[in-house]
Amino acid sequence: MTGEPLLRLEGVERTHRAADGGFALSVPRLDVAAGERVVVLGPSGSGKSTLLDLLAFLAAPDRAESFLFSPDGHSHDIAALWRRGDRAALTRLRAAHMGYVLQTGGLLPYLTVRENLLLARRLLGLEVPGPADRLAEAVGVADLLGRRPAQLSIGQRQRVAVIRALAHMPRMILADEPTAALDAGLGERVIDTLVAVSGAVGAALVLVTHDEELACRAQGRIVRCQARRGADAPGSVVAA
Ligand SMILES: Nc1ncnc2c1ncn2[C@@H]1O[C@H](COP(=O)(O)OP(=O)(O)OP(=O)(O)O)[C@@H](O)[C@H]1O
Repeated sequence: MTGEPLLRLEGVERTHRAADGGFALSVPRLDVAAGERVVVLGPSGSGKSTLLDLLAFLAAPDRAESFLFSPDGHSHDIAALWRRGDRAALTRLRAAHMGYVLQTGGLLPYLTVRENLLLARRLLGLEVPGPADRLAEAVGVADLLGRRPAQLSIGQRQRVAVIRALAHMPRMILADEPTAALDAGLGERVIDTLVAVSGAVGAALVLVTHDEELACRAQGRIVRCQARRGADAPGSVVAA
Protein backbone atom coordinates (compact mmCIF):
# COMPACT_ATOMS: atom_id res chain seq x y z
CA MET A 1 0.00 0.00 0.00
CA THR A 2 1.09 3.57 -0.56
CA GLY A 3 -0.13 4.96 2.78
CA GLU A 4 -1.87 7.65 0.72
CA PRO A 5 -5.58 8.41 1.07
CA LEU A 6 -7.70 7.03 -1.74
CA LEU A 7 -8.08 10.52 -3.15
CA ARG A 8 -6.12 13.69 -2.38
CA LEU A 9 -6.77 17.14 -3.78
CA GLU A 10 -4.69 20.18 -2.86
CA GLY A 11 -5.01 23.63 -4.38
CA VAL A 12 -7.44 22.43 -7.05
CA GLU A 13 -9.62 24.91 -8.96
CA ARG A 14 -12.14 24.78 -11.75
CA THR A 15 -13.65 27.84 -13.40
CA HIS A 16 -16.73 28.09 -15.57
CA ARG A 17 -16.31 31.12 -17.78
CA ALA A 18 -19.40 33.07 -18.82
CA ALA A 19 -20.20 36.58 -20.10
CA ASP A 20 -21.47 37.55 -16.61
CA GLY A 21 -18.21 36.58 -14.91
CA GLY A 22 -18.73 32.84 -14.55
CA PHE A 23 -18.07 30.76 -11.46
CA ALA A 24 -14.94 29.46 -9.73
CA LEU A 25 -14.75 26.44 -7.44
CA SER A 26 -11.74 26.24 -5.18
CA VAL A 27 -10.67 23.13 -3.26
CA PRO A 28 -7.86 24.10 -0.86
CA ARG A 29 -7.64 20.53 0.42
CA LEU A 30 -9.81 17.42 0.26
CA ASP A 31 -8.81 13.88 1.23
CA VAL A 32 -11.07 10.84 0.94
CA ALA A 33 -9.77 7.79 2.79
CA ALA A 34 -10.41 4.25 1.57
CA GLY A 35 -13.89 3.17 2.68
CA GLU A 36 -14.73 6.62 4.04
CA ARG A 37 -18.17 8.23 3.73
CA VAL A 38 -18.20 11.89 2.71
CA VAL A 39 -21.29 14.04 2.20
CA VAL A 40 -20.92 17.14 0.00
CA LEU A 41 -23.52 19.66 1.12
CA GLY A 42 -24.38 23.03 -0.38
CA PRO A 43 -27.26 25.03 -1.86
CA SER A 44 -28.20 24.98 -5.54
CA GLY A 45 -25.50 26.53 -7.71
CA SER A 46 -22.76 26.22 -5.08
CA GLY A 47 -20.60 23.93 -7.19
CA LYS A 48 -21.45 20.42 -5.95
CA SER A 49 -21.78 18.91 -9.43
CA THR A 50 -18.65 20.75 -10.52
CA LEU A 51 -16.79 19.13 -7.62
CA LEU A 52 -18.17 15.68 -8.43
CA ASP A 53 -17.12 16.06 -12.09
CA LEU A 54 -13.58 16.83 -10.87
CA LEU A 55 -13.59 13.82 -8.54
CA ALA A 56 -14.83 11.53 -11.34
CA PHE A 57 -12.15 12.82 -13.78
CA LEU A 58 -14.94 14.03 -16.06
CA ALA A 59 -13.81 17.67 -16.00
CA ALA A 60 -10.28 19.05 -16.02
CA PRO A 61 -9.02 21.26 -13.21
CA ASP A 62 -7.74 24.69 -14.29
CA ARG A 63 -5.17 24.49 -11.51
CA ALA A 64 -4.03 21.60 -9.31
CA GLU A 65 -1.08 21.64 -6.94
CA SER A 66 -1.76 18.01 -6.17
CA PHE A 67 -4.46 15.61 -7.39
CA LEU A 68 -3.71 11.98 -6.59
CA PHE A 69 -5.81 8.82 -6.81
CA SER A 70 -4.52 5.65 -5.14
CA PRO A 71 -7.02 2.82 -5.67
CA ASP A 72 -4.66 -0.09 -6.33
CA GLY A 73 -1.48 0.34 -4.32
CA HIS A 74 -0.21 2.88 -6.87
CA SER A 75 -0.56 6.62 -6.70
CA HIS A 76 -1.91 7.97 -10.00
CA ASP A 77 -1.15 11.64 -10.70
CA ILE A 78 -4.48 12.87 -12.05
CA ALA A 79 -3.23 16.44 -12.53
CA ALA A 80 -0.39 15.15 -14.74
CA LEU A 81 -2.76 12.95 -16.77
CA TRP A 82 -4.98 15.99 -17.45
CA ARG A 83 -1.94 18.10 -18.38
CA ARG A 84 -0.87 15.42 -20.85
CA GLY A 85 -4.44 15.13 -22.16
CA ASP A 86 -4.38 11.39 -21.47
CA ARG A 87 -8.14 10.88 -21.42
CA ALA A 88 -7.78 7.17 -22.15
CA ALA A 89 -5.88 6.64 -18.88
CA LEU A 90 -8.43 8.76 -16.96
CA THR A 91 -11.30 6.77 -18.47
CA ARG A 92 -9.61 3.47 -17.58
CA LEU A 93 -9.12 4.56 -13.96
CA ARG A 94 -12.72 5.76 -13.71
CA ALA A 95 -14.17 2.59 -15.27
CA ALA A 96 -12.12 0.23 -13.12
CA HIS A 97 -12.36 1.93 -9.74
CA MET A 98 -15.40 4.22 -9.63
CA GLY A 99 -19.13 3.72 -9.60
CA TYR A 100 -21.44 6.60 -10.47
CA VAL A 101 -25.08 6.87 -9.31
CA LEU A 102 -26.95 9.44 -11.35
CA GLN A 103 -29.97 11.57 -10.34
CA THR A 104 -32.12 9.87 -12.94
CA GLY A 105 -30.86 6.34 -12.32
CA GLY A 106 -29.29 6.20 -15.77
CA LEU A 107 -30.31 2.60 -16.49
CA LEU A 108 -30.31 1.51 -20.12
CA PRO A 109 -34.00 1.01 -21.08
CA TYR A 110 -33.46 -1.80 -23.60
CA LEU A 111 -31.51 -4.05 -21.21
CA THR A 112 -33.01 -6.14 -18.44
CA VAL A 113 -32.18 -5.27 -14.85
CA ARG A 114 -29.73 -8.18 -14.80
CA GLU A 115 -27.97 -7.02 -17.99
CA ASN A 116 -27.81 -3.48 -16.61
CA LEU A 117 -26.14 -4.86 -13.49
CA LEU A 118 -23.61 -6.88 -15.48
CA LEU A 119 -22.72 -4.23 -18.04
CA ALA A 120 -19.83 -2.59 -16.19
CA ARG A 121 -18.29 -5.99 -15.42
CA ARG A 122 -18.57 -7.09 -19.06
CA LEU A 123 -17.01 -3.83 -20.30
CA LEU A 124 -14.10 -4.34 -17.90
CA GLY A 125 -13.66 -7.97 -18.96
CA LEU A 126 -14.55 -9.24 -15.45
CA GLU A 127 -16.28 -12.55 -14.97
CA VAL A 128 -20.07 -12.42 -14.62
CA PRO A 129 -22.27 -12.43 -12.65
CA GLY A 130 -19.79 -11.56 -9.92
CA PRO A 131 -21.65 -10.15 -6.92
CA ALA A 132 -24.65 -8.88 -8.95
CA ASP A 133 -27.11 -11.53 -7.73
CA ARG A 134 -26.00 -11.12 -4.12
CA LEU A 135 -26.35 -7.32 -4.33
CA ALA A 136 -29.81 -7.66 -5.92
CA GLU A 137 -30.83 -9.94 -3.07
CA ALA A 138 -29.49 -7.47 -0.50
CA VAL A 139 -31.62 -4.58 -1.76
CA GLY A 140 -34.76 -6.63 -2.46
CA VAL A 141 -34.80 -6.59 -6.27
CA ALA A 142 -33.77 -10.21 -6.88
CA ASP A 143 -37.27 -11.04 -8.19
CA LEU A 144 -37.07 -8.27 -10.77
CA LEU A 145 -33.87 -9.21 -12.60
CA GLY A 146 -35.67 -10.25 -15.81
CA ARG A 147 -37.61 -6.99 -16.15
CA ARG A 148 -36.70 -3.85 -18.05
CA PRO A 149 -36.32 -0.56 -16.14
CA ALA A 150 -39.67 0.77 -17.42
CA GLN A 151 -41.39 -2.16 -15.63
CA LEU A 152 -40.03 -1.06 -12.23
CA SER A 153 -41.26 1.56 -9.79
CA ILE A 154 -39.05 4.63 -9.41
CA GLY A 155 -37.83 3.43 -6.02
CA GLN A 156 -36.96 -0.01 -7.40
CA ARG A 157 -35.13 1.67 -10.29
CA GLN A 158 -33.09 3.78 -7.89
CA ARG A 159 -32.11 0.71 -5.87
CA VAL A 160 -31.01 -1.03 -9.06
CA ALA A 161 -29.03 2.10 -10.02
CA VAL A 162 -27.26 1.99 -6.64
CA ILE A 163 -26.21 -1.63 -6.93
CA ARG A 164 -25.33 -1.24 -10.60
CA ALA A 165 -22.73 1.33 -9.57
CA LEU A 166 -21.28 -1.30 -7.23
CA ALA A 167 -21.40 -4.45 -9.35
CA HIS A 168 -17.78 -4.11 -10.53
CA MET A 169 -16.65 -3.64 -6.90
CA PRO A 170 -15.24 -0.11 -7.31
CA ARG A 171 -13.15 1.55 -4.59
CA MET A 172 -15.22 4.72 -4.73
CA ILE A 173 -18.92 5.46 -5.31
CA LEU A 174 -19.98 8.93 -6.43
CA ALA A 175 -23.67 9.74 -6.02
CA ASP A 176 -25.12 13.02 -7.32
CA GLU A 177 -28.42 13.81 -5.57
CA PRO A 178 -29.50 10.18 -5.92
CA THR A 179 -32.82 10.91 -4.20
CA ALA A 180 -33.83 13.94 -6.29
CA ALA A 181 -36.73 12.20 -8.04
CA LEU A 182 -38.05 10.43 -4.93
CA ASP A 183 -40.43 11.23 -2.09
CA ALA A 184 -38.97 11.51 1.42
CA GLY A 185 -39.52 7.91 2.48
CA LEU A 186 -38.01 6.44 -0.67
CA GLY A 187 -35.15 8.94 -0.54
CA GLU A 188 -34.26 7.70 2.93
CA ARG A 189 -34.31 4.09 1.73
CA VAL A 190 -31.99 4.91 -1.16
CA ILE A 191 -29.55 6.62 1.21
CA ASP A 192 -29.73 3.63 3.58
CA THR A 193 -29.07 1.29 0.65
CA LEU A 194 -26.10 3.35 -0.55
CA VAL A 195 -24.59 3.44 2.93
CA ALA A 196 -25.19 -0.25 3.65
CA VAL A 197 -24.02 -1.58 0.30
CA SER A 198 -20.94 0.65 -0.04
CA GLY A 199 -20.04 -0.27 3.55
CA ALA A 200 -20.47 -3.98 2.82
CA VAL A 201 -18.08 -3.88 -0.14
CA GLY A 202 -15.66 -1.47 1.58
CA ALA A 203 -16.04 1.28 -1.05
CA ALA A 204 -15.64 4.96 -0.18
CA LEU A 205 -18.86 6.92 -0.76
CA VAL A 206 -19.04 10.54 -1.86
CA LEU A 207 -22.66 11.63 -1.70
CA VAL A 208 -23.79 15.02 -3.01
CA THR A 209 -26.97 16.60 -1.68
CA HIS A 210 -28.53 19.96 -0.80
CA ASP A 211 -30.72 18.25 1.83
CA GLU A 212 -29.40 18.59 5.41
CA GLU A 213 -31.67 15.82 6.72
CA LEU A 214 -30.48 13.28 4.17
CA ALA A 215 -26.90 14.38 4.83
CA CYS A 216 -27.40 13.60 8.55
CA ARG A 217 -28.95 10.26 7.70
CA ALA A 218 -25.89 9.22 5.71
CA GLN A 219 -23.73 9.87 8.81
CA GLY A 220 -20.68 10.81 6.76
CA ARG A 221 -18.05 13.49 7.16
CA ILE A 222 -19.63 16.72 5.95
CA VAL A 223 -17.84 18.77 3.31
CA ARG A 224 -19.48 22.08 2.43
CA CYS A 225 -19.51 24.13 -0.75
CA GLN A 226 -19.72 27.69 0.59
CA ALA A 227 -19.56 31.10 -1.03
CA ARG A 228 -16.10 32.69 -1.26
CA ARG A 229 -15.80 35.88 0.74
CA GLY A 230 -14.54 39.08 -0.84
CA ALA A 231 -14.04 37.53 -4.27
CA ASP A 232 -14.74 39.65 -7.34
CA ALA A 233 -16.56 36.87 -9.26
CA PRO A 234 -19.06 34.30 -7.91
CA GLY A 235 -17.61 31.10 -6.62
CA SER A 236 -17.38 28.57 -3.79
CA VAL A 237 -14.77 27.09 -1.55
CA VAL A 238 -14.92 23.45 -0.55
CA ALA A 239 -14.35 23.22 3.19
CA ALA A 240 -14.21 20.07 5.31
N1 LIG B 1 -20.77 24.98 -18.33
C1 LIG B 1 -20.96 26.02 -17.52
N2 LIG B 1 -20.70 27.27 -17.94
C2 LIG B 1 -20.87 28.34 -17.14
N3 LIG B 1 -21.28 28.24 -15.85
C3 LIG B 1 -21.56 27.03 -15.39
C4 LIG B 1 -21.41 25.85 -16.19
N4 LIG B 1 -21.75 24.77 -15.42
C5 LIG B 1 -22.11 25.26 -14.22
N5 LIG B 1 -21.99 26.60 -14.19
C6 LIG B 1 -22.23 27.48 -13.03
O1 LIG B 1 -21.40 27.04 -11.98
C7 LIG B 1 -22.09 27.16 -10.73
C8 LIG B 1 -22.05 25.81 -10.01
O2 LIG B 1 -22.83 24.86 -10.72
P1 LIG B 1 -23.03 23.37 -10.18
O3 LIG B 1 -23.89 22.65 -11.17
O4 LIG B 1 -21.70 22.79 -9.87
O5 LIG B 1 -23.81 23.63 -8.80
P2 LIG B 1 -24.63 22.63 -7.87
O6 LIG B 1 -24.27 22.98 -6.48
O7 LIG B 1 -24.39 21.23 -8.32
O8 LIG B 1 -26.12 23.05 -8.17
P3 LIG B 1 -27.49 22.18 -8.11
O9 LIG B 1 -27.65 21.77 -6.67
O10 LIG B 1 -28.52 23.19 -8.54
O11 LIG B 1 -27.34 21.03 -9.08
C9 LIG B 1 -23.48 27.64 -11.05
O12 LIG B 1 -23.50 29.03 -10.78
C10 LIG B 1 -23.65 27.38 -12.52
O13 LIG B 1 -24.49 28.34 -13.10
